[in-house]
Amino acid sequence: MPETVPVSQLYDTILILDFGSQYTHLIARRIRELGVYCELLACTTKIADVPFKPKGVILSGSPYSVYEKDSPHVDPAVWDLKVPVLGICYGLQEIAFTRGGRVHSSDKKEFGKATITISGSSRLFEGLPAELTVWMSHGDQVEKVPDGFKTISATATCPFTAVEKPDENIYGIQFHPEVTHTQHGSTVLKNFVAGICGAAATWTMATFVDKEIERIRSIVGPTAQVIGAVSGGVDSTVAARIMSLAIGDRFHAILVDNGVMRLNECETVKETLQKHLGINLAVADAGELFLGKLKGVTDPEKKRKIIGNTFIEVFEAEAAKIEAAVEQAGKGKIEFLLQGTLYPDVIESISFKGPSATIKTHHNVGGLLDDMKLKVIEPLRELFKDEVRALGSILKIDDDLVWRHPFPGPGIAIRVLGEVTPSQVAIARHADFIFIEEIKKAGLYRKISQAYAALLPVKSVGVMGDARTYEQVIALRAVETKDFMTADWFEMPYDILKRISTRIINEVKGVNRVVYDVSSKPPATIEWE
Ligand SMILES: Nc1ncnc2c1ncn2[C@@H]1O[C@H](COP(=O)(O)OP(=O)(O)OP(=O)(O)O)[C@@H](O)[C@H]1O
Ligand SMILES: O=c1[nH]c(=O)c2[nH+]cn([C@@H]3O[C@H](COP(=O)(O)O)[C@@H](O)[C@H]3O)c2[nH]1
Ligand SMILES: NC(=O)CC[C@H](N)C(=O)O
Ligand SMILES: [Mg+2]
Repeated sequence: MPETVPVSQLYDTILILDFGSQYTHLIARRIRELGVYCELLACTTKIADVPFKPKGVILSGSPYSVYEKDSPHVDPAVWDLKVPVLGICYGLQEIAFTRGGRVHSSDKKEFGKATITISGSSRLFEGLPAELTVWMSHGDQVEKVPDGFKTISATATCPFTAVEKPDENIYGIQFHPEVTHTQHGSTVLKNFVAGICGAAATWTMATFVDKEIERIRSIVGPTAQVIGAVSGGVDSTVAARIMSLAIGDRFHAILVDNGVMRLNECETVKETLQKHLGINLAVADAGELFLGKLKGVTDPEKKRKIIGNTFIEVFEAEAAKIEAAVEQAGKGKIEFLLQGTLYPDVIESISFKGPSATIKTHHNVGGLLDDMKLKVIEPLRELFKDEVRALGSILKIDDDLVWRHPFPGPGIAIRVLGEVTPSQVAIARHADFIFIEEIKKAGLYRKISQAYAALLPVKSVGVMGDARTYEQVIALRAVETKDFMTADWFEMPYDILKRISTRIINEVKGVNRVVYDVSSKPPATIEWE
């Protein structure tokens, strides 16, 4: 395989060393928003193993205390890089500790808002007022700064909230510039990455597209073929589009119709991907197979397992068909499997796990890799979801698709509580369709992170047209969330709820009652199963 250049070598890159703070990924988000590329690596990474020359280094916060026996420490080779270093919270304490200063556990802890007073004229605080409201989260304090360092800000209880050694471009701050509660936090980061490190703000999705297409071409080479599962969700669609731009019909997309997609979804996805985006797509019509296997099953975990396993079975059968056709036509072998992995998944797997780290994931196609012996290709691996959306727009993918709410792999099967039968799926689908249509009409779709209708396996009594009814209940769920790990229920205006409920009861046969879910996550989850 030809040598390929990692993204970090194509852009000025800031290296973030993660010591296990809950906020490290936010540092990366903020820097990317400034148009500067950055990558996060675990604090235990040896500088010699970093695959690029960073323009600057940021040391993150941490649940540890620097003076404890088993605390993580930065590779001292970081100082030989001779590039600017910024320590945030634990990062500041680490700079003090490793360069001859002193850090201790203070009886004056600071959690939440604090006011810092800036002294002198540091490049880090250029253009900022002399007083700033910042967000703090620390119990330890620097009590003596190393030689050659000077203090550039303090609070009433913490004398060293910011220090610098300008001749070596080393900076440390006790507060968190990456959280939105810190006033001018982005300016502080900008002063560091653009001003002090001199990193160019060239990281835009427009520049990424061409470089990524080139990169894919060099990875895949002139003849190899690539397969990939696409769902019609934004991640797999953007990944598929970029593949097809790079290698044309040597990319083979497979959409599995599992019988539990949204109303008309397979047709729409097929139309959009095949016709409008020119993606070489095969649809595996497996609805009956899935629903057959789900017959009589009511346990949510069993349903998920059956769907996951059947998905792999169908995908592999479809891939074998494509392989046979490719062989017959004398084309190159299928060597790669496309995956829509995003940067948060990567961060999750490489970040330094402090004592408090617990993260949840969902995988749909993980089981494919072991048997298939294909190399994985992940064009979105460096991107956050909003960057994927921006990329989608640049690739001329419809707004409707770019902003589509996420849809779980097991689909409506985990939204029909209890046994999944074709008639139950039809009811849930129809109600869901009305719900989403009305949210869109009301201009609320983009404000809501995810919305759907669930069909409950209970019946209640009602009266319609003077007659008694005994029918099922639809539960409407709409949530607002940034990362889907926690979520608030959406405060849906009453008039819209009224319209939706009337339409569902009037139009969906088998439903005589609609309820709205007012549970946040935690303690509930977004899906009902
Ligand atoms: N019905 C399906 N047919 C083919 N592949 C699927 C199907 N459902 C899920 N997948 C695969 O599982 C992957 C993960 O699904 P996931 O829902 O996390 O991402 P997505 O559908 O691409 O985007 P989104 O998060 O916006 O829904 C998809 O990228 C796709 O490769
Ligand atoms: O691709 C997926 N495969 C799954 O098995 C799966 N289960 C839940 N979800 C989606 O994950 C987010 C969080 O859902 P929960 O709060 O219900 O865990 C929400 O966005 C859910 O829709 C899944 N996505
Ligand atoms: N948020 C942090 O980085 C905290 C650092 C250290 N654990 C302290 O309490 O001071
Ligand atoms: Mg999806």
